Amino acid sequence: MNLSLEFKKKYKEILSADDYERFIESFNNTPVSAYRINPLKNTEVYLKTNQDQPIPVSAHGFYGKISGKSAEHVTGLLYSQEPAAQVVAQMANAKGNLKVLDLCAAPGGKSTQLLSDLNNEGLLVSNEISGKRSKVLVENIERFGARNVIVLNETSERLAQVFPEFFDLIVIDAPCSGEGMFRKTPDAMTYWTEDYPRTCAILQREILSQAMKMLSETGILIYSTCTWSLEENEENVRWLLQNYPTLELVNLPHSDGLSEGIEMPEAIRCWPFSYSGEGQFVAKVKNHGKNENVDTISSKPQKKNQKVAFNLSQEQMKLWQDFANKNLMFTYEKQNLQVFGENLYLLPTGLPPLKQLKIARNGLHLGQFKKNRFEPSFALGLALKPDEVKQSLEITSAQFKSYVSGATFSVSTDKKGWVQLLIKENGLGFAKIVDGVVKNYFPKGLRFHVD
Ligand SMILES: C[S@@+](CC[C@H](N)C(=O)[O-])C[C@H]1O[C@@H](n2cnc3c(N)ncnc32)[C@H](O)[C@@H]1O
Repeated sequence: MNLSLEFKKKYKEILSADDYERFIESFNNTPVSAYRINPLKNTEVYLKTNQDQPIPVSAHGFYGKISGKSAEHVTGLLYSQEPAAQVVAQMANAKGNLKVLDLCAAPGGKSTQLLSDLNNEGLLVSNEISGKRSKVLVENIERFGARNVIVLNETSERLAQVFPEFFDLIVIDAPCSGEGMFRKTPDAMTYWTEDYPRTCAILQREILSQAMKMLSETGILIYSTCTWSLEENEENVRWLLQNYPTLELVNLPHSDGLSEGIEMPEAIRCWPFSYSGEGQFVAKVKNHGKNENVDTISSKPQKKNQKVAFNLSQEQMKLWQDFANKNLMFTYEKQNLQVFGENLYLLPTGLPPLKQLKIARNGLHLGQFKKNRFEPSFALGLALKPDEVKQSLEITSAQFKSYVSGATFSVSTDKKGWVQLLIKENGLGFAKIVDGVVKNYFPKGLRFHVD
């Protein structure tokens, strides 16, 4: 791999002679592939035959490659993510009824991992500034099947207006110079210059300042990058601690090849010569009180305990209830239902009104009101477990291949109407059976051919 002289010089100064040599050599090795299994889905069938090695520092991680066309990927059972990236959300330890913000979230690696740990409790606000990338984020979150997440497409400044001191946990997986991705995505090298890390560090400090406005008085903030530069990592963390004296650096574990930060033993560095993965930096800070350096938010702060108003018409409520009674084993709390246009969503609890914000996914999409009927969404059929629906149908691999390409297929069953399709006991959306034919409801934009 052709690394620039400036890049090599930089790391020759930082690393010991031995480590430097191993560092440069590591660029000739193949990038390490890995994935995580989604504990919100049925994992039993997969784990029975899985031979892949677990990643010691990641609760749901395994080494190995998965195909984007596999049933496991399409049903959201597996998420492809290299091993160093899995360290970030693992260190967040997101358990219980927390309000969590993933500020730079697309394509969704950290958000989906946070959702695994939240286990459908609490709230995740998953935000991505780029409109295009936020669409991919929505797809990945939808596949994951969690119910306690909304996706926003916003700047951190605008978020800070709506969520002052709101979050118990904020993850900032910051845009960075991407040095840790050189091996996996060599294109990242083409826009690297000696000054690039410094430029990125300025943007990262702006993002951190906005995040600090949203961190609760006892909140935790995880700061990570996929680069090795000091400017973007330890120097930024030191700047944060100096400017916000109520923050305290938390000691992170350093087992299984995870290294300490440079003159910052509490932080984690993933070096490819020591940890089996790409590059990553992670630091964790805890807040202890009100920070005077958090600027006053210019617009009116949200009133506490403001609730989103219930907005379904009587007719819509009836259509949804009819569908739920006929097809589901339960129904959702009325106050969490929200209608936008013709679409019905299940909003997570505990959110302030989001009127000013660009919403990419307003909670779990339940379906659409059509003339005198309710049609369930693909997302709902992905999210539900088989024991939550009245009718399901396990399909074969051959039927899976034909269904994802948009085809219909015949089945010998006396089931009719809406059924949740299952492959290896995980949902592949709802489909309608009419006269023994499974009609195709796989979204047009997601269809593909499997050889
Ligand atoms: C390292 S990537 C995030 C990867 C993601 N956390 C994951 O695990 O899949 C950084 C993200 O920050 C976003 N970003 C770029 N500029 C930003 C800004 N000024 N404020 C917030 N996010 C920004 C990028 O669009 C990108 O999606």
